[in-house]
Amino acid sequence: MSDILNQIVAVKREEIAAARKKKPLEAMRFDAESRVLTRDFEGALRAKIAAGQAAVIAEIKKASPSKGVIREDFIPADIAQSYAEGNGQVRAACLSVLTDRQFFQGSADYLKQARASCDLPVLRKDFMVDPYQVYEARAMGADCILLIAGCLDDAQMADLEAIAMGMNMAVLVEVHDRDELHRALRLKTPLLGINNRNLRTFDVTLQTTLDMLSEVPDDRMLVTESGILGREDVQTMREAGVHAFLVGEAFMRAPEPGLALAELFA
Ligand SMILES: O=P(O)(O)OC[C@@H](O)[C@@H](O)c1c[nH]c2ccccc12
Repeated sequence: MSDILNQIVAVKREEIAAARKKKPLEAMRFDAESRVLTRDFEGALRAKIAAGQAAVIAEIKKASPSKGVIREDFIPADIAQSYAEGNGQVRAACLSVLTDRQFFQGSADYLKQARASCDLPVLRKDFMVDPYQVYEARAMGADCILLIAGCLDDAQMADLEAIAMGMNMAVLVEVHDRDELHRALRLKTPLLGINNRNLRTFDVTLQTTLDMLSEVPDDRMLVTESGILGREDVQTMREAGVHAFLVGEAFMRAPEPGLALAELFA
């Protein structure tokens, strides 16, 4: 049986074909390009780091293929507000909202609701394989897209990046091994995510970030992704010089996600 990443990508291609029948590419592109204002995703991360704080991309995720339902009481607008508020002093820099329905129980509506309820820049967390999805991301209000190197070739990555940047969106490119890292470094975007979770096996180890750290040039902003659960994880990363984090589960399991964020990054 093929692995989960391949399965997800196969479903994406079907979803895109169906979506294009409802709204053709040109119409989606028009909607995307009619939205002029993006929130500065990269700037929000840099501002936190410049202030000596961790830059946290706080995720809104109901479920995942590896964990099933993570949070029952799931109201994206409330969660977004909680993240934006933190404990007053420590709060999120940006949001990440899962929009994949089939595997993560996400939706475009969740992204819209989350973004409308606060002023944080928002990443559309999905599996991008086609320009259509980049226009769709902007049309739904996203300020940043994720490109997963593991499901894209070099030409696709460059193409999707160019479309996003053409609409003033930020691009977070995600890698899991050295080969992907070196491919990702050919892109223009400074935002480089190292996913500690292997999307094919679901194994998680923070060692993934630590092992590749020395190969990330200074002009990139490294974001460590997944598996950050405790304060010792944060400390390990910050001591290693990693100051940007993408965290989901640890917050989603807490009654008040923004307070959990403030505690984890206090
Ligand atoms: O819930 P965690 O372990 O804190 O992880 C968050 C985020 O990194 C994870 O959801 C993620 C990282 N890359 C992805 C790609 C697709 C879907 C999900 C992800």
